[in-house]
Amino acid sequence: MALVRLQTEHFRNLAPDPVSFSPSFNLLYGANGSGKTSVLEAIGYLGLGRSFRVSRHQAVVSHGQSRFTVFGGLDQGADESVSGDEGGLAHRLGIARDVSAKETSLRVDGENVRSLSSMAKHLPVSVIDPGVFDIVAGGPGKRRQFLDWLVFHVEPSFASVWQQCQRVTSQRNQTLRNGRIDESLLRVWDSQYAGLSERLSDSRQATFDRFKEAFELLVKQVDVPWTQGLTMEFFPGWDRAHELTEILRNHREQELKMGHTLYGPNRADIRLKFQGRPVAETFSRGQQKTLVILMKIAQGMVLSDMGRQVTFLLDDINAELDVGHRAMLAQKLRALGSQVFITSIEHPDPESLWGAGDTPDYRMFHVEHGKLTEE
Ligand SMILES: Nc1ncnc2c1ncn2[C@@H]1O[C@H](COP(=O)(O)OP(=O)(O)OP(=O)(O)O)[C@@H](O)[C@H]1O
Repeated sequence: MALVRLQTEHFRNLAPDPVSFSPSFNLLYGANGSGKTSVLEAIGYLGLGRSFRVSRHQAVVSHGQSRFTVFGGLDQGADESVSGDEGGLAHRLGIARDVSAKETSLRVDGENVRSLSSMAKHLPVSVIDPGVFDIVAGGPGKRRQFLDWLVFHVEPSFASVWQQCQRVTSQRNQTLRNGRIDESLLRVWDSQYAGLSERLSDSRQATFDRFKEAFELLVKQVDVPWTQGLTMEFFPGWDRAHELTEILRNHREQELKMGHTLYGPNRADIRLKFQGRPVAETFSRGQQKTLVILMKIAQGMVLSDMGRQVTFLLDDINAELDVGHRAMLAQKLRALGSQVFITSIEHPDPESLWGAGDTPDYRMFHVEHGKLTEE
């Protein structure tokens, strides 16, 4: 499915007019500050429930307003089991946030829904912006987020196990911080925590295996010699050859001293190594960027194999990737049948991405003062 209709109200500087997009490529260009990233950010809200660039909803509400709304219409795509409504839309998604009342309302097909996952599962949104390179260069948290996004779209029930595990972890942390050792209470938390951790890690491992397979297939297709010698491995956050409850008991003193949980899914990582050393230490910035792009494409391949279409949001990639890498990305995303939004400051040249006479279906928009005009 692809996002073919978007309408926002009081969202940054965006005009409230509805816009229709291509289920294939959408090229958005405009001057600095015209609103290009805001369009991607609004789309991101429907698939992620939050902004991909700021942590507070407050920042995106238009100045002087207290509530914003984003509405999106999804087409049926290749999924013939889904029938469209009279407007040809397979799903209608809506998110509104009142920042004064601190209330979020979510709607799917005209019904209020409570959980974000009920909305987000319809629109797998993958962002490639200058911040994405932290997946390789940054800490394990970024890589967990990267993996969990895919696990959720492969297996939507993962969201509720993840939330339960977060809740139990924070309760367990509170007990650890209490100072007074209440061994019987800790054992209760240990066993609940270990059960949820096993379930979470099984899901992560299974999805990681699919991801790795897709990644290995991809590197065989692209001409990137340094991918030989690259290894990736999922680390669940503890040594699964041992029971987690046993590890927790054996490290009780250490955890009490630190005041939080040191073993389990919150320590999980995707370990990326080149000739045995972490890629963050050995790869050049350019190699790290290419690796992230390949990893993002591999995620798209996993979902594409399941008949799902990812909506890629490519923000300001001209500043980060050279022509060759941009073209590789554009070709692969085309082959996947993904929906893609690409922003740029200059008027885009589709032929530089796909070659003369071989451009896919695309729509081009000029963005000015928050308003999109199709060309
Ligand atoms: N809450 C808000 N209310 C109203 N306008 C806002 C709000 N937040 C940001 N803006 C303005 O909205 C505009 C859109 O910014 P955006 O980052 O989307 O532009 P852009 O086209 O991606 O620019 P660049 O090419 O510089 O990255 C900016 O001019 C900004 O000042």
